[in-house]
Amino acid sequence: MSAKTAILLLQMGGPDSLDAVEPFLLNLFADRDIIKIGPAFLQPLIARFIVRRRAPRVMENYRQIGGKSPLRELTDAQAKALEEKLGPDYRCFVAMRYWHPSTLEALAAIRKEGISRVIALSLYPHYSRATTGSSINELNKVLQAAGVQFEVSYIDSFYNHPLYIQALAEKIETGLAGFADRSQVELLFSAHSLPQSFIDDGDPYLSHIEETVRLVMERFEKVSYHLAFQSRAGPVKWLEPSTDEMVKHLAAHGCKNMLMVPLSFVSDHIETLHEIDIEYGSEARQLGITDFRRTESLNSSPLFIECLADLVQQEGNKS
Ligand SMILES: C=CC1=C(C)c2cc3[nH]c(cc4nc(cc5[nH]c(cc1n2)c(C)c5CCC(=O)O)C(CCC(=O)O)=C4C)c(C)c3C=C
Ligand SMILES: [Fe+2]
Ligand SMILES: [Fe+2]
Repeated sequence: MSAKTAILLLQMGGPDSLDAVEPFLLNLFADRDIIKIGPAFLQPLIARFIVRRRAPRVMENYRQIGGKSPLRELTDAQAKALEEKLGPDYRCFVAMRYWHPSTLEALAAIRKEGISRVIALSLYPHYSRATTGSSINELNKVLQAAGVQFEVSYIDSFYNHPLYIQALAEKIETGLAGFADRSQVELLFSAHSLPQSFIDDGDPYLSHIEETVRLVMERFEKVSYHLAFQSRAGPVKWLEPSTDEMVKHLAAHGCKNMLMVPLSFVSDHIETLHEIDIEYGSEARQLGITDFRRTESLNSSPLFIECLADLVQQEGNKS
């Protein structure tokens, strides 16, 4: 057995080709942690029906951003940077919830290296049952089924970690510096939406998001800011206001300069590269927002990698 510790980075995953879009969506819509559709035994069937209708539009979106999700490469780069930062006592692995490498594939790779201690580190800063909760459930299911003895601990959120806040603030500062007059900029935080029913059932996601925004904005003076929610994916009540409505509202009130700040995901993916850059960008310009920009995603920002390393070291010091 190796004395090293494995860091298992939990992420959603995304299709790595246009052919992968349908099976990726099927995995997602079959997961009752993220969406419950009908009784459990019918969900795979209903998921198939939903995906058949949704896939052509989603495939076109992926085609427009280069034919695949960049999440695999970006997460691998984060894993590599984190491993370098942590040094020889640690090895980093990636487990994607709805695509490859799957949780099973990641655990097999850890076992092959003879490592028995695992720290599962969610790459979603804000805890939700739909995201981190689902990845941890999947990890526990696979661990049980495999019958292998790993010593596992979990880092399930970091929405208020000072280095995460600093990394976001750094991207905002860079974004603001691109405008001619920063006092004329509306900052719009755009978090991934979630059905309101999750919050009503006690999910801390919304309060985590609000705390991140509060802590980031403590670092800025005289900047006007707003919070809205993007990427709803079904006919129930989702968190409000939607990013779309907020862009319209701010444009109607004369906003000409907007800096959109994606929250909830730390890497570029379909919702930054397509939904924000292409969809909201063109809508904003049509509505008279002449200078529309987005902050860079954290990806492998040195401050963000430092944040992940600190989370791991704090967890390591507990045992
Ligand atoms: C079905 C309901 C969905 C909920 C609830 C949801 C919550 C949620 N998602 C993210 C982050 C990501 N979502 C991504 C893709 C994606 N999400 C949904 C649906 C729900 N998400 C779908 C159907 C898809 C696929 C794309 C599409 O069909 O529109 C991704 C990965 C994208 C990629 O680059 O491939 C991420 C990341 C969060 C943070 C969240 C709630 C907190
Ligand atoms: Fe989404
Ligand atoms: Fe999503």
